[in-house]
Amino acid sequence: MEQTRPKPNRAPRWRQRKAASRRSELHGAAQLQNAASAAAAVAAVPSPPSPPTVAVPNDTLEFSELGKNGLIHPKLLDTLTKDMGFKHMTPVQEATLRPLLTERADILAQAKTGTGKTVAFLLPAIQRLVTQDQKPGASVSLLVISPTRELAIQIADEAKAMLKRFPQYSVQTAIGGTNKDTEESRILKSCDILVATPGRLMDHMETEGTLCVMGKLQNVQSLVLDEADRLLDMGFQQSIKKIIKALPRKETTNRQGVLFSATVPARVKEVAHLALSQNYQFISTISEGEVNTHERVPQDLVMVPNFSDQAAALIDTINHEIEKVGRESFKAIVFAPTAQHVEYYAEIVKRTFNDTLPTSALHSRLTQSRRIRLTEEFRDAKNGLVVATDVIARGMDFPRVTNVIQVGLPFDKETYVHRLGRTARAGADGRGTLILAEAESYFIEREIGDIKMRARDADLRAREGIIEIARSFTFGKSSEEAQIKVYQAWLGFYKSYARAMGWDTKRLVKEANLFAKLALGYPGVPPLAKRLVGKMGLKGVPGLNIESDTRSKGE
Ligand SMILES: Nc1ncnc2c1ncn2[C@@H]1O[C@H](COP(=O)(O)OP(=O)(O)OP(=O)(O)O)[C@@H](O)[C@H]1O
Repeated sequence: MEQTRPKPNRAPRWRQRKAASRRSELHGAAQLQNAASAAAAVAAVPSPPSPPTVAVPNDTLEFSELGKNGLIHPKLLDTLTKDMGFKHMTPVQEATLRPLLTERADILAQAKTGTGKTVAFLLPAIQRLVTQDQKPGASVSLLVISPTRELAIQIADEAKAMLKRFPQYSVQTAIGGTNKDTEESRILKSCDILVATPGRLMDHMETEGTLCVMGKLQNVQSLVLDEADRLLDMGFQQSIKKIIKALPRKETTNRQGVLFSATVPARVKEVAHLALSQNYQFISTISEGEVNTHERVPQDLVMVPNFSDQAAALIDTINHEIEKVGRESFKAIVFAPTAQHVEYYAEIVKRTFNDTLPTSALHSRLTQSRRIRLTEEFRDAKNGLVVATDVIARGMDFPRVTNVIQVGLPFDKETYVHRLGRTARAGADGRGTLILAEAESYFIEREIGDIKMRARDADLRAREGIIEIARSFTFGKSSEEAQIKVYQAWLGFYKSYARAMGWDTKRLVKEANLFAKLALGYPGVPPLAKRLVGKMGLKGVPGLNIESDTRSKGE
């Protein structure tokens, strides 16, 4: 069994108050009839962090009801109530647990971010595992597919916590960025629950022979697609299809299928049949007409004239938010479009705040071990800031995040909502800020026009200091190389949005060069390798500094 990370006190004790209530780096390459009442929102007053109880509406059923009816094993009930400190079910748990446990229904479930979907899908599958007549470790009973490695690890940790009183069962992960052979031998040795990312699972499936991971997947009783809409996005859809096709037929194993997400766009319903039976139930704890964003999460919109003003607006936003929550409690996630943007903003924040604000950069270009370490550090941190791409936009449960700040265009509305969902989780308070350049303003009207945002003007005086920092970047082999990489990443990212912003390629290059000068302090036009010019479809566009050598390696 993989080493279990000790579970941090995941949420403080909260005072409950009911109120009426109502989701890439990955994108760079690409939401149930209501059985319970709509989710109740709760405001929170933080106090000491243990025991780990979380505000959930107190008009939902208690987990003990499931125990009384013999629907869950007494040891599982003890784990939930005594070890994890849960008493009442969250609305999505109340709505889905009974059909999942009693009818073994196939379910497509939608509930707001941070409302306990993980326990909702793990509990029925674990109940099945611990009551089935099968040698522990012999074959995978629950297969969970997750869009990101970080989320897969988090789900596996939650499953391990739920199996605390059943040490004979093992939970394994199949994720990229780790040694495949070691991973395979761990799974082959003993695995009851496998949490996998689609790409790595496909890799394992392609390994021939009886002693392969596929051999362990011949008796899967429960299949869960978490963050289903993300998984079924371009790129992953084909993998998911192949994975499901490689499993024994659903009818022969009576496998239960569950799809969960905070956002369920039409395309998910179109492909739900891949994993679910024809007569699956659609359960939503978001009432009709509700906006799937925490209405109670105040969201600011900071619009700046130019792209080169965004970093200064970020610094101003951090200062503004620290003033509201206090430096000791300020714990924020800043989302940025590309890995290079992440490095850029992280260094600016670090140096502007002279390391008084613990800051890290998280994106998929880091080694997996570093990604895991940074994720765990941020989960346990009392305060600080992580600048990240969408690798942590979905599902990640970092306790006490007070702020989510998004700089630049989110991929779409779902991305905006899922990113925002990293704060105000399980009844806590939180705030959101979106920082856009005027050219990006179309996003507001076209994508998130129904979300209430408060416009705030930012003080952009930090600009000068930012240029100085950019001239002496430390994240590349040289500051010049770092500047060039950020420029190239900027160009590559905004190339995809040029049409939406009403730009032709000439204007795109002009704006990129302006960004290089005013945001990066680069003297002149940064070079762009010939092959990248072709790749970006910018051949013949005036204003580029094309170089034929291999000095600049692009995004
Ligand atoms: N019944 C419960 N009572 C109290 N806390 C709970 C309960 N169920 C889950 N939690 C806690 O609530 C937090 C959020 O849960 P979880 O991460 O499963 O949310 P989610 O709905 O999957 O969010 P996202 O949409 O972001 O993926 C976790 O810390 C979890 O341990």
